Amino acid sequence: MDPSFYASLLEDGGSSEDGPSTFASSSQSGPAGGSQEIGSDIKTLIKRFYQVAIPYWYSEDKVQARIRLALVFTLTLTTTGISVAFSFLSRDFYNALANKEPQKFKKQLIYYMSAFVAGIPVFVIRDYTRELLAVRWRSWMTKHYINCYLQNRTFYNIQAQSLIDNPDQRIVHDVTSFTGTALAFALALFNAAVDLASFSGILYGIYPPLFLVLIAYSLVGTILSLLLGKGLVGLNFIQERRDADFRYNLVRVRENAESISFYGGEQSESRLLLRCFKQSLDNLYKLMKVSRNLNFFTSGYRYFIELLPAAVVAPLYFRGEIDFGVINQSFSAFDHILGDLSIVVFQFQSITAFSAVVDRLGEFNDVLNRLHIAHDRPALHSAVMDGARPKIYKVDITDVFSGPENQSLPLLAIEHLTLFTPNYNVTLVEDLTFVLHEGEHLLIMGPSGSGKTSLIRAIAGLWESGRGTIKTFVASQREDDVESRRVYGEIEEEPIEEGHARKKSGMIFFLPQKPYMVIGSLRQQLLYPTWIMDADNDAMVSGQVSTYPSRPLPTDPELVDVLGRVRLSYLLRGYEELDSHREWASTLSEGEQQRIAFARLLLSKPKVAMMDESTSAMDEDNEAQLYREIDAAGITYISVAHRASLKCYHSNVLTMYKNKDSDRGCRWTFRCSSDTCSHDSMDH
Ligand SMILES: Nc1ncnc2c1ncn2[C@@H]1O[C@H](COP(=O)(O)OP(=O)(O)OP(=O)(O)O)[C@@H](O)[C@H]1O
Repeated sequence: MDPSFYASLLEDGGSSEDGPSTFASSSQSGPAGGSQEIGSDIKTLIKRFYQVAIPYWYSEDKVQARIRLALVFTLTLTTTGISVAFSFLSRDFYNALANKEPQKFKKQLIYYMSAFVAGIPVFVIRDYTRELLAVRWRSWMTKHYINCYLQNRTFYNIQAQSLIDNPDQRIVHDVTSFTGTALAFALALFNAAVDLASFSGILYGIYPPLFLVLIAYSLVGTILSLLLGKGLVGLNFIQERRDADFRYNLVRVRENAESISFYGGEQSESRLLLRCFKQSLDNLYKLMKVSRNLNFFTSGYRYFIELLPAAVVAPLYFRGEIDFGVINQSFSAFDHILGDLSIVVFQFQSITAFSAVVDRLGEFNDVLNRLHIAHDRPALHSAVMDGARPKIYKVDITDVFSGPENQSLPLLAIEHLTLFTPNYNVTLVEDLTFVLHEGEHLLIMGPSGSGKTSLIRAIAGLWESGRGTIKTFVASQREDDVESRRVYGEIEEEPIEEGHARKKSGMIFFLPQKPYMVIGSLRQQLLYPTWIMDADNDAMVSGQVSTYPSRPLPTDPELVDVLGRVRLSYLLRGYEELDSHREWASTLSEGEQQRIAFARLLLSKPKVAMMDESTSAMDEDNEAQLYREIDAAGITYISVAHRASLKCYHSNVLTMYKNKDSDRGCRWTFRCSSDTCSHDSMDH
């Protein structure tokens, strides 16, 4: 991702062209501080509605979707026809009553009741079919957004760069609300149009001026309600966000229950939650006020005109120009047309709530698209992607190491890497170059905040804010031919853009600073992320991070064995089986969770392991055991750590020094861990 991308997000927040948007951290405490604080203008809303709504109707489900939509529209048309038929049946029914014709009255009553029995199910089926379609649409959109959100580490970038607030609420609540309401509105509009066409003829036929007055009345009403309820769009938008923030803060308390209890932070959390709730309530009060004012108008608007048809049509009846039933029919036609023409007035609050949903989903959509475009743009790794490939590597490596040429296989090369924080505010590392060969274990040390984890992030492809090249090498065909691996130049080397390296080769396995436990059984903990649970059944299958070469699914004895090697066999004793479920994240100690991470590493057997303070919570004895195990497994590892005692497990040390006087990148040195190979050092 380049600086211009970030700047473009800062400029418009992925939102409207003219609406103010704040990407600076907001007062809200949602999962991301960014995103706009008010709703967008009408042009942006329409554009966003189109962008969010259209893809489904061109998706792989388009045939079903369109057939079902056509069915819903047909049923809607049928229900309008039934309403018109009812209006005529009702006219004849009341005429028979007024004319005291018992025979005719009985006949009309039977017709009327039969029409009810035949007609009502059509209304029910129409609603059911519409809801089914909404669920289908929702399910497609949910899958689509989840895929986009989890693709190319979009979820990570959104969080790390505070691009938008509460993406989870957008995927769950906003998608549900969008699909249901969009369909309901589309049908309401269609219904109103057909209804208007059907009943206009009737009312116009009874008394044309009444029809014209009604049109003028609805037009003025619509304009006034737009003016009175103008603020509702923005207020609904803010309400959505504040409610989501409040929910998110409650989830944070649940997730950090133990830490909060240790700190005794209940009071602080309670104040924070109540503050969040108050912000939501404050906005709700404003929203209620505007709604109340609008309601005064809407109610007056509806009832003021109620008696008009009677006042206008009654004299015609008294003069004998129309039958009694026609009065009733004119009431019904008037009511229908009023509803059709006043759809904006009567539905104004729902429309504004829907606008907020469209706006938030559209904003999410924009950010997802921009992140995907940015991902496809080569940045940090462009030299690898564009340059002539294998030939240059030997030269580079000899340049870096002026000492005796290392004959072992290179696994990772970093060339002239300058790394920034994602917002490009701070330079973390400047012009870093080193090569890691097979069997050379590297320890990265340095003061807190100097950029050690950030370097790992860059190698993992999480951060792309920088210059330089990161190369990973895969000896793809001669994995087992030890002799040929020694002969440099005969190896088939394949530099890969790192972002894809893990997916393609699985040669690098990352152990993050914070242990992560998945929800599931002990087996799932151990197999993650190389093997994952199949979505359709309970079988374990290869995950996205497949190892190179791909490894068969470990057997139960292998899982038991690996637990022994990381000294966690006692977990099985207490829980009998590998398939026992437990709240692993809150019941295992941090050191135990770190050992589970090593068990995953040993099962995956990658070529390289990158471990970020991954033994920080362990005693030295366990730490030594784990380093022995991964060394014996033939894994080349890079560790980030503070403890000097770890030097003995590594052949090289990269030390970062934070520049005191400026925000310029770290100074760094690269040495053999025994500190004897001074020729390998580079000072900046
Ligand atoms: N998403 C981010 N946006 C902006 N700055 C960030 C971000 N993540 C980290 N930083 C900053 O980058 C600097 C380097 O962070 P990093 O985590 O790499 O440090 P570290 O050397 O691993 O520290 P420690 O030893 O404490 O783990 C820190 O000053 C940190 O505040």
